[in-house]
Amino acid sequence: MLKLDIQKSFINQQTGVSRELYFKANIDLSGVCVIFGDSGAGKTTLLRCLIGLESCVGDIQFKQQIWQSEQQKSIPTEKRGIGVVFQEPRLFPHLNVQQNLQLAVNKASSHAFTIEQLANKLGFTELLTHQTTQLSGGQKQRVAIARALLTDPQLLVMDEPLSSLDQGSKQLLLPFIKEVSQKIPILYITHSEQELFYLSRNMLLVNDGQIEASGEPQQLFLNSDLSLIKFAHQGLILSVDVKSYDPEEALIKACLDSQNLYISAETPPLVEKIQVKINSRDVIVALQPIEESSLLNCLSAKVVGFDIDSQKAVVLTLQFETQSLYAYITLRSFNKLQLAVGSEVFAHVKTMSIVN
Ligand SMILES: Nc1ncnc2c1ncn2[C@@H]1O[C@H](COP(=O)(O)OP(=O)(O)OP(=O)(O)O)[C@@H](O)[C@H]1O
Repeated sequence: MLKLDIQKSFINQQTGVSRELYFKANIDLSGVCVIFGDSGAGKTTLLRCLIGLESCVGDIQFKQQIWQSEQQKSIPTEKRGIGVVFQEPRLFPHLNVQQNLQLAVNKASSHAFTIEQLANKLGFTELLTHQTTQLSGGQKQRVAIARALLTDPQLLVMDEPLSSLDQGSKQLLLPFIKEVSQKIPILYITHSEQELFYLSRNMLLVNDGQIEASGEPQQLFLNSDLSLIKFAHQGLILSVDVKSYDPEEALIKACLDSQNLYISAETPPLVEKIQVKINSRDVIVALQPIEESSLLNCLSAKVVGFDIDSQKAVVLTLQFETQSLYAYITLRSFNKLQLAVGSEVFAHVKTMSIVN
């Protein structure tokens, strides 16, 4: 468990206006805990305070270790046993890859990984003798992740580590990060919903300099009392079970709760449970199944809530057995169909994208 109760204030030098941030949470340290929130919400400040790179007032306790308290002087960053990966890799430009990594090995008292193991796993063995200035952004970030792990951390902290990387690097690194999280707890900042849902069952929602909520991402995305709702209303990620794959038609047949769902995919899925994102605007709502159309997916659902937005559009919350979906329709359609909480409808899904 990571317990924190800290305050940080910044004074804007130009305007003299102060900005107060206050973070209080008990964070479960199993797997990945994703820190999610709008730009400027305070995510990086929270991590920097935890690491000890930013001074703050209050208490921080990691497992049985007091990192900072009112009574006790703050433990310096290097004594906290934290591996850190930032958005930019921050490698030493005058050293080659092997030498950069060796510095981390020299600092660690024990070694859960070797340079060779990580280089092999992250696919940069042939780059060990290269200067870091010759590497691409994705290659540098793989080295930076290996470097953080070679310090033998008890906690890994990652601040948007994949945000500037190409899709190929993300596909290599995401499963690796998930695998690492089974051994080392990870705090992970991201703006990407895909990364959030792929990596974690546990998220901290940071809003306006505070921790607004914590818990299971799907639950938080459905909570209309949270600031996240503006974002969530654009679409939700659902978990589905893969039943089969038809290479002729490039279609996955999957199950959403007990209903069939067809998903276009060029290659067969590698896992039995996948997550798909369904944008609210790609859902067509009808009182009866639409026959003889190109729509492949027709799901029976119940309206369990609705919000009318400032543009006079309606976001319906549609409930299946255990999961929910948002559908964005016009107020005219809402009135025409005489929808209300409790209405039984058919949700026709035009397109969806696979998250993992
Ligand atoms: N050194 C600083 N001096 C003054 N204000 C700061 C400083 N660092 C951060 N802030 C302010 O603290 C608030 C939180 O910033 P922070 O970088 O933690 O947000 P964030 O959620 O990480 O944003 P982003 O997702 O854009 O990186 C912002 O209002 C920011 O302007």
